[in-house]
Amino acid sequence: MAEPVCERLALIGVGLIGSSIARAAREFGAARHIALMDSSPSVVARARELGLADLATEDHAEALAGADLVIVCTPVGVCGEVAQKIAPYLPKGAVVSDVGSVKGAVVAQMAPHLSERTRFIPAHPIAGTEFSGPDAGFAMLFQNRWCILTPPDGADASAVEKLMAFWTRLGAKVETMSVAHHDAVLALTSHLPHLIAYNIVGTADDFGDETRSEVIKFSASGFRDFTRIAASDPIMWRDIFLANKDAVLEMLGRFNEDLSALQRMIRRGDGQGLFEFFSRTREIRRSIIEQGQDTAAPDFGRRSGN
Ligand SMILES: NC(=O)c1ccc[n+]([C@@H]2O[C@H](COP(=O)([O-])OP(=O)(O)OC[C@H]3O[C@@H](n4cnc5c(N)ncnc54)[C@H](O)[C@@H]3O)[C@@H](O)[C@H]2O)c1
Ligand SMILES: O=C(O)C(=O)C[C@]1(C(=O)O)C=C[C@@H](O)C=C1
Repeated sequence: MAEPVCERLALIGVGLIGSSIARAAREFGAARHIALMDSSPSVVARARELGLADLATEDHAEALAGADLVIVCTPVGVCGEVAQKIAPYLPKGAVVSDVGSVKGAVVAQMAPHLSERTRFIPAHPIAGTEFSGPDAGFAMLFQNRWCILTPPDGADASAVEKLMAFWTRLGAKVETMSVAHHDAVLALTSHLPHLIAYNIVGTADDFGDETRSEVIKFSASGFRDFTRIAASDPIMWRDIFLANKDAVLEMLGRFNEDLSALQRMIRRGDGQGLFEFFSRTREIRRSIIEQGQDTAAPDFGRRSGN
């Protein structure tokens, strides 16, 4: 196997993403030593039981000792607090990164705590599931999925290269972009779809017991896909919507306009308009599949490497 990309990897937060990184780093030999830190004693105990890493601890200093790559994998809302806590223990020259689904707010929260001694390169793997916690992770999660890096202006090139090499080793395709562009794109491709799913499932739930039982009974349809997304972690998604408020509200405004246009076509019996609209959206689905981006199969690689 090729040489590890880093000597000592430290992961802060051992949920779906942190534990998947640990599993993948081990599976693909990306780190010589892996240390995990989580603030929850039960998560640390579970990480030990699962044998996810060389070390699992609640102690920042212990996890960060000698680390040359540190990745914060906690919910977005606590990233600033975590940066403040880890700062005193970060070895000089360490590359610090994160996996947060929002970049602007995370950078604003974390950067002030991270001194010149460390090199902060934010990142976001576009891969996940509706499950959380250390049991939910799997080594193949990042295979053929994008990981977006948002290096600040003047970022140390060797730090960016190291992080790129790390994610590439885990199976991801890496691209860089600005923080603002990331947050606008993800507001549309990830955050808005989650909001729509939460809303439609909530609407069905508001109808009461009879409809709820019919929903369960007949949900082998499009609605079922919404319920999967609407089962995503409430803390994670609360934090995402609060952190990417402006971009989400902008996309929601456009979405509402388009929805009103569809509503008008239905009311007016504009079959041609509806047909043209749906034909255009069908093309988007086709091009996603042509680019090999469709990973809809629910158990895609999940077991392998666990
Ligand atoms: N789940 C996804 O689909 C997905 C995909 C890409 C990126 N992300 C991002 O990854 C991050 C983690 O998401 P996840 O799905 O792994 O969440 P998760 O809920 O599975 O895990 C989060 C872990 O962080 C720990 N934690 C919370 N506060 C902490 C603190 N102050 N110090 C140390 N540990 C702390 C929790 O105990 C938990 O074990 C989030 O920022 C999310 O936006 C998630
Ligand atoms: O597949 C899913 O369940 C996801 O929600 C993954 C998903 C996404 O929206 O694509 C969710 C949030 C992340 O920041 C990245 C990936």
